[in-house]
Amino acid sequence: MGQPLLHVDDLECRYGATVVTRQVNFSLTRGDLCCLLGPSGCGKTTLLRAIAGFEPVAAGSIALDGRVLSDPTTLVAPEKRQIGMVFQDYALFPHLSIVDNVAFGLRRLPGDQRRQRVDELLELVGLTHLGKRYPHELSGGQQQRVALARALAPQPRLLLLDEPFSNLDVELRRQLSQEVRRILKKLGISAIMVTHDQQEAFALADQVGVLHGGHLQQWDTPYNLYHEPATRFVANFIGQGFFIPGTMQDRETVNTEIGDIAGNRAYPFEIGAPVDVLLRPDDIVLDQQSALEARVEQRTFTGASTLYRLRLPSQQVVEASFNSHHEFAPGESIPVRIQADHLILFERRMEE
Ligand SMILES: Nc1ncnc2c1ncn2[C@@H]1O[C@H](COP(=O)(O)OP(=O)(O)OP(=O)(O)O)[C@@H](O)[C@H]1O
Repeated sequence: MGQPLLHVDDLECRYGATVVTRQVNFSLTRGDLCCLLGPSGCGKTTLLRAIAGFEPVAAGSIALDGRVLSDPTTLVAPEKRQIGMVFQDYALFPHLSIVDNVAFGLRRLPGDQRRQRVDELLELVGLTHLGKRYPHELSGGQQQRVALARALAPQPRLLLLDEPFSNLDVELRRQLSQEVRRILKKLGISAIMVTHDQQEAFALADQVGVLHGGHLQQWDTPYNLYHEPATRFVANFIGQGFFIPGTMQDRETVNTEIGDIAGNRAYPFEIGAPVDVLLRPDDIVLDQQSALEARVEQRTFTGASTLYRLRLPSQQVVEASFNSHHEFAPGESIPVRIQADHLILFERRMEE
């Protein structure tokens, strides 16, 4: 544990003359689970397919356990990489029972060892009682568990999951992401999952890589992606938030239309420089002592909390999340204060 397993170095993938991913760099630590997250068309699947060996690389390299599997002159065949895959559509063999589906990659093992391994895997994914059924007799969630057991059977060095839960409903998706995390952690298997669903990524992954337009914008923990977004794109894509304009008063304080906000570090901007200040819904708190009044424009009850869209006196719109025991009606004015433990500032400029 703790050693790098996979190195992706300055990777570029192309379809014909079109560059789809460029200068992608990351390392996966042995035993870690990571997600590639990004909007449709950003190159996630291409990157995953390149790691699996289904796509050649135009520049850079992919190495597993120190051995180069792909570079512009090398392409180790997918079946020689010891990499397992789980696909969005489960891709089970319809004419084989669940037991035979899981046993498919174990043909070289003697019969009794094969049976024992299949039993272990079915127990691991909680499907021991369904081994004799056929794929069409299972629910989507159960089929995806079979696909996971089948991919794990040959003991891959790395598991790749391509939008594995996207055919399932939201509740099952979250539940299965956590279950898959538990199973992979128990086995110490490293995995990379591709998804465009942030909640799914956060439920499964130790590290998340956010891709945009073929560029890896940030490779970080879910906590840091939310609290310390490295780019404006990541700030917008992860969680909710609004930007308000500000001016640097000193290296740590920004002056805005709603007052001076103290940051939690020295920022790399000149005094007087125009910046945009990221305000998350949890950066705005209720404070009866505050002179800052915000008008409620809209509210969305989400259960434990309620999300309010607020208009500040400067006419800036922000969103705030308050415990749902408080209830404010649209049109009401409420006293608020900015309490940003991680104040994120970006140089003011046009959207990326
Ligand atoms: N076989 C192909 N030939 C040409 N262009 C392709 C091919 N496959 C994908 N592309 C293009 O490459 C870009 C990245 O596609 P990719 O499937 O990697 O994105 P993605 O992030 O996985 O998207 P999604 O979430 O929609 O699956 C897209 O612009 C897509 O149109």
